[in-house]
Amino acid sequence: MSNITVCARFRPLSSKERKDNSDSVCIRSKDTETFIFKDEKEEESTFSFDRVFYEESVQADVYEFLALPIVRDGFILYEADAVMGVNGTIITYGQTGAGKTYCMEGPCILECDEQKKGLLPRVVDGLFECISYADESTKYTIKLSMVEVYMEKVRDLLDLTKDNIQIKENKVQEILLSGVTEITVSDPEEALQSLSVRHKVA
Ligand SMILES: Nc1ncnc2c1ncn2[C@@H]1O[C@H](COP(=O)(O)OP(=O)(O)OP(=O)(O)O)[C@@H](O)[C@H]1O
Repeated sequence: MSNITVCARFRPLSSKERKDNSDSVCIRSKDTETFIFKDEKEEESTFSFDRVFYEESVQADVYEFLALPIVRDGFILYEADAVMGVNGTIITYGQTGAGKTYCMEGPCILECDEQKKGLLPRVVDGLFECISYADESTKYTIKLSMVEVYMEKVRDLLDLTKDNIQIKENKVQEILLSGVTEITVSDPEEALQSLSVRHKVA
């Protein structure tokens, strides 16, 4: 099985798009992995992904398929219960207004509608839930950093004076952001509070 999962998600038309009649839906579902796209010349092309989330899909579907395996892989236990954390990355890609922020955050990060909350708050809850099941003798530290990559430059969103963070690799081939701010968080609320601060500084 591949280490990379690629999905497509379609959002519903907005009320403005519906009202203006300016946009029409040009895809048709074939199944949960394949859709058919009809271009302006009415020619059809078929596209397949690991999973296609159609407009009726909900945030929990996306989390369970895409993010939950990554959260769990971070907590794989092996001999002597040492944690063999596997690094994970989730990337959203798409044109402006496609729904990237909605998928990642939902309508907001703090005190969000339970059904609409996005990947970020769900991953945070998932991580702390995994920890709560762990052996009591195991101690965890969770640290949070937040950066923006823009025009080839990495900027620390938790300390805007650090506007050119260097990406480095250490001897054990871990990728590091040199000097990036790390906040230690002890529960989901604290983590989400810190993540939402980014909106005030960015
Ligand atoms: N799956 C969805 N269900 C309902 N509404 C959605 C969905 N996806 C996106 N939207 C809505 O569509 C609008 C645009 O989405 P969003 O802001 O997430 O786009 P974006 O890709 O982050 O855009 P930009 O690149 O401009 O920041 C928002 O009003 C959002 O609430």
